[in-house]
Amino acid sequence: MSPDVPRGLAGVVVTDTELGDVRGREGFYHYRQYSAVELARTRTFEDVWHLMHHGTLPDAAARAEFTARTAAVRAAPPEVLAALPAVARATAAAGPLAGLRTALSLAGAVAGFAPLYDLTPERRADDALAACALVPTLVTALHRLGQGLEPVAPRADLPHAANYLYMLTGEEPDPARARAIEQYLMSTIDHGFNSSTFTARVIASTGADLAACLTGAIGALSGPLHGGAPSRALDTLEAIGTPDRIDAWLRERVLAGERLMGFGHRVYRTEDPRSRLLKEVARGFGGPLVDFAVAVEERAEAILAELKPGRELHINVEFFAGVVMELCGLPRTMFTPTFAVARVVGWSANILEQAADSKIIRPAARYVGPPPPVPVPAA
Ligand SMILES: CC(=O)SCCNC(=O)CCNC(=O)[C@H](O)C(C)(C)COP(=O)(O)OP(=O)(O)OC[C@H]1O[C@@H](n2cnc3c(N)ncnc32)[C@H](O)[C@@H]1OP(=O)(O)O
Ligand SMILES: O=C([O-])CC(=O)C(=O)O
Repeated sequence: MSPDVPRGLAGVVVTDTELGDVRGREGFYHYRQYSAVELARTRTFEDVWHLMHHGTLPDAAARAEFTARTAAVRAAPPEVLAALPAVARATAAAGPLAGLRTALSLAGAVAGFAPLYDLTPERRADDALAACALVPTLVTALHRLGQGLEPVAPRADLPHAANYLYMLTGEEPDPARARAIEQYLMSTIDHGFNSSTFTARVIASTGADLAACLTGAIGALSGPLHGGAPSRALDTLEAIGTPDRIDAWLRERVLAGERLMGFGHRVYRTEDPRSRLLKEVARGFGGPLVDFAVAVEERAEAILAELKPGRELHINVEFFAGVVMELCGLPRTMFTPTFAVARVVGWSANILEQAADSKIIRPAARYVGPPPPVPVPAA
């Protein structure tokens, strides 16, 4: 018997949202009423954060006020800072994203995040702002501790993206790199009902606290089929090695039934619009890695069309996201944590929207095991 809905809930509309959407056939996505790519080209991370959490793009006064408010809550609470070395040690093999899951959960408890069910909309929004401001501090501290370095305290005078790079390296970033990372972050804040956002909303629908929702979302993001892909896309480029090996390498993998990381998408039937933007950003830096990535992209698209006809597989955000992050000097273990730095803003906007609706998300599964009730064997 087949389920009543498509596998993987493909195309199933499960709620209304004012936050944005993805149009797969047009290769277009938007945050509220604005093209997300246009926002990423023209605005700041704080502007888009304000748009997602408060519904409007800020004017100059609102921007200054919001930026100051976010910068004021970047520091990790002392209890969390004290625990981070142990978290970094325990998650050394799994990396900073696994560390973030633990540290954010702890930070929520320390900050006293109460169940969303019990909070006013204003208190929920305060918790959301605090969590979004804190995530870059936690992931950079975890990364540095993992490298045997001391965490770098946030600077309130730097914009969100520049401060993120500053906390990672301890040096004020080159403006071109800071802008490239800011554009990457803006372009990945939200993306319809992707798996991690859906996860966050399911947890929010139970009335659990914000840290619980975000911890679940981070878990969903970590998978290689979702946010875990960009470092693997870079690994692919490295494994291919030289232009003469591109075709044979890609063909062999696809024929063996493997997935090419950074290609294919549940919704897009075109090139991912974020890929176009990030390819442009990468080309702004130029160099052999970018040329090689462009060559691999072209061949991968052609080989997927030939070997997987009718599946309409194209490049997704992760491929050039990996290239841009590599060009900006981010270590590969920080690629998915950097995605989380962006997406926490989208997750929390979704959590706030979900928390305003009191209906618990609880679907059904068709039972297909042996017909019950079978008598329980004696122990
Ligand atoms: C931020 C993000 O989350 S973007 C996505 C990041 N993930 C990746 O880049 C991982 C690689 N891509 C994939 O695994 C998939 O394309 C997903 C998970 C993104 C989307 O999956 P779905 O929409 O469920 O597509 P599904 O898995 O049904 O694939 C359809 C067909 O295309 C094939 N296919 C899908 N993606 C790829 C790929 N990257 N390489 C090779 N074949 C692929 C599948 O094997 C399947 O082939 P079949 O019909 O012969 O069985
Ligand atoms: O929309 C999706 O399914 C995955 C994706 O691209 C994202 O979360 O950014």
